[in-house]
Amino acid sequence: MTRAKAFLIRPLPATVEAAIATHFDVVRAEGDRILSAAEVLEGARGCRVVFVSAMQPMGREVIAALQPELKAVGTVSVGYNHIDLEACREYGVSVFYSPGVLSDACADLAVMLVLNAARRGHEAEALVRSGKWPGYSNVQLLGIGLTGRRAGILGMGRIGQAIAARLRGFGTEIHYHNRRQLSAAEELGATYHASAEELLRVSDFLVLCAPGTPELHRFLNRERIAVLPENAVVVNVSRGDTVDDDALIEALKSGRVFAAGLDVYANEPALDPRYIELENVFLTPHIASATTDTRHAMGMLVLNGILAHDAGEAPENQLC
Ligand SMILES: O=CC(=O)O
Repeated sequence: MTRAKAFLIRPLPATVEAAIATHFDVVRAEGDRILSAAEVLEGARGCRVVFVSAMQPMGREVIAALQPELKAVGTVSVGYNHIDLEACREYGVSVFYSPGVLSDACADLAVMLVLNAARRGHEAEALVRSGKWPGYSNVQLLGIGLTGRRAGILGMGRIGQAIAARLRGFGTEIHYHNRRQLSAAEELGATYHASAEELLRVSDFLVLCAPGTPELHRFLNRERIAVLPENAVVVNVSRGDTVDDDALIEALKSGRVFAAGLDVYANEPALDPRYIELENVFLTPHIASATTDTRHAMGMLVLNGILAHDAGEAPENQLC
């Protein structure tokens, strides 16, 4: 019996690729990068399943052109803003994603960004490596402590809650804004703010971790930055376009914002080159979920969702 074909746009952990290969004939894209629509069409022609990752556009034309064979898209990511769900629904293509299993890894990274930005970890390391460290000083590389300060979490989903749980351990007060107030957040001792502006006013550490949606496009603009407390730290593990880069860069240059920690960028892998020149920004290359265990769990969750659906079940990680 001929087996269905699955197209892998990006390499996945070997354990996951091996598991996929027990169920499908695997077709792999060369390299490890975002593909153009034409490249997806070429690689995925005749495939029943396409595995994608965050940031890989799967638009209407691609979904339509892969008919009638394409039946499922599996995105090894918690974000799914890169997939046209409406088109998938229309063409009867099921979509699976990987929420939950990455929350702890993403929260760890968010805390790393807060700590590095607030305590100037990257500047400190660069100084030691430069060979120019003059020795201990009472006034060198002074940062901002976490204890007693307020974290403002925008988006209190699973990742936001995991960040809150960690920051509480530092003695940081937790505030959040979310579409709705959550009892799970109250249990974490977090204070709800009905409007994002109210949250900004108390955010010594603003942590953006809401899903990337059109409503949040350029959310952190000049007007909103003006509302932040003096010496605020901004952290973004959401999507790059949640931030108005011109506004944030201006605020980082002037010192209106003390520092930023960024894992995501508007035009990845390109980023605004002005960030690279700023010392008060800690930059990571979209690695929030990048641990061996997490990436294995993400890939397996997506594969198992597809298999469960094929077996007539309704897996929780099915988007449509
Ligand atoms: O950005 C990464 C993801 O959505 O999992």
